[in-house]
Amino acid sequence: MNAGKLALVAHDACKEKMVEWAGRHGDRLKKVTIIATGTTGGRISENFPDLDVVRLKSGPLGGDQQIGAMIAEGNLDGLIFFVDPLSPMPHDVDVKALTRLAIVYDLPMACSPSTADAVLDYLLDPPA
Ligand SMILES: O=C(CO)COP(=O)(O)O
Repeated sequence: MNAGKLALVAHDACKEKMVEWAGRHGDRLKKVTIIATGTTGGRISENFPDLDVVRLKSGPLGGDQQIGAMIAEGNLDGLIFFVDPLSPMPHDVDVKALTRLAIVYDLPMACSPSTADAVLDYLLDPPA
């Protein structure tokens, strides 16, 4: 059974946290289709070679916007986005646009490991 498409995105300061989070869920992540921005997806693939990861462009090169387009087209089921709140980003507008679209479309979104647990639970066992 495939429980839908889940996007994984992490800023550089948060990539280790994303790898740790994915490592805690291992087999459960095999039940979703993982979509990721370029560098985040690379880190997931190198650490967990048995997970299938669809890698988009890197965030600053349009990856955030690609994920935003998937949301707008109803083509994504959840977003886990570990945002670095302490560093200025050249693509800050893209980050804001992505989180804004997740809110507009009421897409389950998590920005921390504990809420990411909740989003994955929701995808694997949606409420009736
Ligand atoms: O910049 C990002 C999200 O805004 C993430 O992109 P990368 O996964 O390519 O580092």
